Amino acid sequence: MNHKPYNETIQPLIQVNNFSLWYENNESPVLNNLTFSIYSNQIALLMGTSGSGKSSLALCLNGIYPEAVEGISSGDIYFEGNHITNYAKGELSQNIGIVFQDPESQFCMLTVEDELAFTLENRKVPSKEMPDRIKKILQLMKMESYMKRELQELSGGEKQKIALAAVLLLEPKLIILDEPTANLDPISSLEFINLVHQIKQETNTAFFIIDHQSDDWLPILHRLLVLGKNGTLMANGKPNEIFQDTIMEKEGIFLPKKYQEPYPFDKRLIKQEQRIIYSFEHVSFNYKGIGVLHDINLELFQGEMVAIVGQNGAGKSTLLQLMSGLLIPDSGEVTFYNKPLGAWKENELRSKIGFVFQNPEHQFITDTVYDEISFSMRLNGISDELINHNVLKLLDQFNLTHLQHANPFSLSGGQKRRLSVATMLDEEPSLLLLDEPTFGQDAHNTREMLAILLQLLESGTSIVMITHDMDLADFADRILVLDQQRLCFSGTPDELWMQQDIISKARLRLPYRMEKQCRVGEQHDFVY
Ligand SMILES: Nc1ncnc2c1ncn2[C@@H]1O[C@H](COP(=O)(O)OP(=O)(O)OP(=O)(O)O)[C@@H](O)[C@H]1O
Ligand SMILES: Nc1ncnc2c1ncn2[C@@H]1O[C@H](COP(=O)(O)OP(=O)(O)OP(=O)(O)O)[C@@H](O)[C@H]1O
Repeated sequence: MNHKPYNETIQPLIQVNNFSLWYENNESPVLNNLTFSIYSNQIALLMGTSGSGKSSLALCLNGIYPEAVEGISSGDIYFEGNHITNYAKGELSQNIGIVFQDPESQFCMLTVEDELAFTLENRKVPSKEMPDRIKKILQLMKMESYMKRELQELSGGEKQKIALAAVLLLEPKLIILDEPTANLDPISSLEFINLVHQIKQETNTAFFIIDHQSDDWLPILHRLLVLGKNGTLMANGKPNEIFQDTIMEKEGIFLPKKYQEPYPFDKRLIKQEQRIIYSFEHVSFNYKGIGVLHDINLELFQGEMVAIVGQNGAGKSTLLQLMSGLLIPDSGEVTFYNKPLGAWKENELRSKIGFVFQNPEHQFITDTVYDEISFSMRLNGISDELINHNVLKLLDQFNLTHLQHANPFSLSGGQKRRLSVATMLDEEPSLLLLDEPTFGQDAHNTREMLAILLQLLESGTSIVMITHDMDLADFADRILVLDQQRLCFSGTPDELWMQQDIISKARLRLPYRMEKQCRVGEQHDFVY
């Protein structure tokens, strides 16, 4: 990438002046009179509670909103001194690249190679140069072997890596990344942050990042912007100064862990009497002849919380789908309450096992948040009065009351995730399977969700959750590690943190409490 040096003392790359955005039918603006600048060769991080308007702002900065939604705006956004409405659509999107919060929604082609070639075509790169460039970017993302793969068959993290590769290929002057590491395994996440740093060092590219977790960005960050709940810009300045202010904590935004421990809950005391509710015996599974899980043996106990961890593509979501009965193993036995999974009636199984998909949109079926939560209660013939009581309680617990009439698809990423969990708690399931439950949540909502999960555990529900958050995994009673198609570890968090070889092979990291111990006496905040 070789952009012309841009002199920030003369002009910022992006200038936002008194900008507000309203969604149709909403009296108050979602973005409220924002004024700030983005400079070339700088990395800026935007934080804010779930629903504060971060993704909306990202989509306004490159001119997609308000046109693409039913909304109106006031105020101005300038790119290199020209009003963004003066640019042709294609011209702006070549200068300002964006990776959406849900990368899946921005793919245009069927395969990885075609998607990346499409980006290069937009940049008018001669076709004979394309194979080399595609190969190089895939090497950089450690995805060389994925060239011919179909996008819809990739795992969540693999899709995110391809979307990130595409925006890097575009070589725009500003790259906007909406929660770019949310689906990446801990080491891929660090590697990507290093790559952003390297690109910034070698080119003049500006980065505008949205993330609920700031820890790993801190060493390379120039500026922090914070959106308040009312859509105003609460802070804009040096990260370390803003983090020392109390505004972040009051708003319920995650502080870096060195300012605040990640989860303020004590570890649970594991109950002694343990009844096995679920078992896998010699289970194997393949997609189109390619093995994903091989000879998996495991048991789940009543009331226990299990975390599944492992690198992107290790088979975690596949394992969860096998547990829920959505996928059928090629071989082996799956037993739930001593009965083969296949012998359960579908409706009985669905009322006993709650399953929260990795992508919450995959499970929405109604037009309002309220109907989404009440849907299966209605199927089960529960009285209207009881349904209303239960729905209002769940809306309140998941901080969604003000959105009960909203369309589930119009929610923010974090709100969608909370709704997807709430819909599974309409009746207390015996087993709750969660694919990355805290993904996209702010501090306040993460703690609330964890408190709800703890209550469920106390009442006997077993919980299995996939997570890339090692602090959350540390909180579980037991951790399962998947690697190379096999279950390579099952034990307590403390047992896992002693196994350096497994941690590095499965591309995991230590949780903060352990990293902190390792760092005693070190000068730097973080060691890559
Ligand atoms: N198309 C839309 N129509 C109506 N309301 C919307 C639309 N898109 C978003 N909203 C609402 O605007 C608010 C801001 O949403 P946005 O996605 O920008 O928040 P966010 O800060 O990115 O949240 P998160 O951290 O949860 O991803 C939310 O309350 C959301 O429900
Ligand atoms: N429908 C499918 N057809 C073919 N291959 C698939 C399909 N779904 C997943 N895979 C492949 O199976 C492997 C395991 O996918 P899975 O989604 O279970 O991984 P994961 O551990 O959950 O990954 P991530 O952490 O990225 O979400 C991946 O390499 C993926 O590309």
